Amino acid sequence: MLRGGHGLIKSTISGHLRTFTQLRFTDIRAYSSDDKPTHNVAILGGGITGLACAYYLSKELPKASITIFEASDRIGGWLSSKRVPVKDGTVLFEAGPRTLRPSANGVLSSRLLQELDLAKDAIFAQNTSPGARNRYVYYPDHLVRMPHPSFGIADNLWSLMTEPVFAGTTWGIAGEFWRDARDEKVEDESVGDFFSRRFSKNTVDRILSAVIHGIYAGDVYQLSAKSLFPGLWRDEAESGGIFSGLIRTRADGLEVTKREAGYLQEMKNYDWDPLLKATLKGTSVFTFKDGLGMLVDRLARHLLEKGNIEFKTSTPVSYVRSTEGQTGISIQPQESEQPLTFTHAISALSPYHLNRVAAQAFDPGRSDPPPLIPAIPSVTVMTVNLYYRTPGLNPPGFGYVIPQATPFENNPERALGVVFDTGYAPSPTDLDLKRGTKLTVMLGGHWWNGWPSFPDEKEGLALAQSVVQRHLGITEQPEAWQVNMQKDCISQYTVGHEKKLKTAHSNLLREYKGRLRVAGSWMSGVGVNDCLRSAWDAARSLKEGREGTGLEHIGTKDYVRIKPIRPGQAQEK
Ligand SMILES: C=Cc1c2[nH]c(c1C)Cc1[nH]c(c(CCC(=O)O)c1C)Cc1[nH]c(c(C)c1CCC(=O)O)Cc1[nH]c(c(C)c1C=C)C2
Repeated sequence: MLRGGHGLIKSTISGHLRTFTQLRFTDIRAYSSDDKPTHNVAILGGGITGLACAYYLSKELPKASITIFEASDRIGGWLSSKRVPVKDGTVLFEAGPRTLRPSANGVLSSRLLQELDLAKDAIFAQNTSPGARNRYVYYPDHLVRMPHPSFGIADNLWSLMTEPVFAGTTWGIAGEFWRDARDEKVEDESVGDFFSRRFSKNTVDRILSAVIHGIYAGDVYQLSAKSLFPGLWRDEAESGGIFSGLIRTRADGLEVTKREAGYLQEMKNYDWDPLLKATLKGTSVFTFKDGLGMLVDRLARHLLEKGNIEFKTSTPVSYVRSTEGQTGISIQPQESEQPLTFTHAISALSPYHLNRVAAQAFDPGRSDPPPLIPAIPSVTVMTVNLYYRTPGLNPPGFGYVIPQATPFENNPERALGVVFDTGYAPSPTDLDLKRGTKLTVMLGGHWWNGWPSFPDEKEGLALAQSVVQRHLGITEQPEAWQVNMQKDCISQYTVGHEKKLKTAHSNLLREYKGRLRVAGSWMSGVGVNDCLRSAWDAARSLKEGREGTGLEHIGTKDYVRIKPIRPGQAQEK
């Protein structure tokens, strides 16, 4: 079989738009009959999820032929690292996510350190570093350091008793054990309502809403408790409350789905490099010398070296259809005369974009076809990177988040939080940090919902400077800065999210009979690690030949208990 292509990959490394000429697919590849691809898979979207889908597919099905369609001229999606010039060199700015956690779904990104030979370029922030320990909340008009065991009982108690941010929290938490469980008819509830019932409204408005800002940039009274805190949601139903659930878990072991138990077992059996394993054990988060963009870069290189993967950048797709008899998938790239046929496809697109290409497929005549995926809202975040010549302008730590309860006059810019970029990359090799102070101000999120237009670059910079002046007393002009508008970057799992995913699953199965799977940040977690996990799941279910969609696990109730290990007891294999 002959195969050729024309994709040209561009990737931003070290701030320069570099073209990998060696990545041109002008070569034509010949397969012997033994090498014939077992599967011919299209991947829609060249962000981190799409690349990870290709990576895991190529591991699970080494003979598969894979084509990645990406509408824009660059790959990597929200991951975007750039070096910008300053007087004596460059500083690294991250527009989107900047660190990865090694635990839970993060075992997958940790494995990539080994598999892509990235460990030597990684910067590991230890659990004991100020970045891991010092986390602040801005309420009502100053930074409050959140309690941590390492600060000692006296320090933590004093803070709990004197800081208004904790008002009502101690009693709210103490009373949780005695509160009634919810009515069993309630199918879902907002995170805010759930924790207001279990703890106290003050705790939600002053602390939890800040944590939720730092992850979802969302409104705590809109997001779903069932989807964001599935374990606690179930603990209330089955054990009567959160603490009762904790007690039960300590006695009987943690309850997880069979699918999760399978994942955990597989991660446990991994053949780790001993040095990397030891390093990861004490690691809170890690990143790379040239930012998370290095992960994208290395993944793309690895895929291209494999040879049976084709990148089609600058190639938007018009539709994704089942072929006659539903034995394959037909994809029509825009500006191409003929549709291309594949055995399977994995969509790493947002629900909005997938609905657009799918709508043409199953009801081409209608102007308002029913959506394949029920509408899942998202929020826009503006990130503003600032670099100051003077070092140490922020207290040591990870940064701070601003809760919904902070009075308007103390946060008129509607900031969500500020990251102290020194906190997670305190490596002496990072020259940026020896010289100055690097911060990222996060603006918008749910505060901007319904706004007809968003601030432009100039306004964004002014807002960010105003935030750091009021909250941190920084009046210096930044030597370098970058404003990044991340439109619709974080999916919002609002109340009823699980139901939407179940509808999406049955629609996908009906329309595509297991030929089209989905992956991405809108289903089982919004982080980079969660995207890797959804890609890993999609590739494995495709290999196993199941008639899947990538959403079959949603709402499953096949739980197993993982026994707690007691001192002196050997762990079961
Ligand atoms: C673009 C802004 C983002 C905000 N949240 C996320 C992004 C990409 C996604 C996200 N952030 C965190 C998690 C939890 C998992 C984890 O790795 O810890 C997720 C899914 C935690 C987090 N929040 C901030 C940082 C630096 C991190 C660590 C992970 C990362 O590098 O993104 C800071 C922060 N993020 C947002 C705000 C408003 C904020 C405030 C200080 C929104």
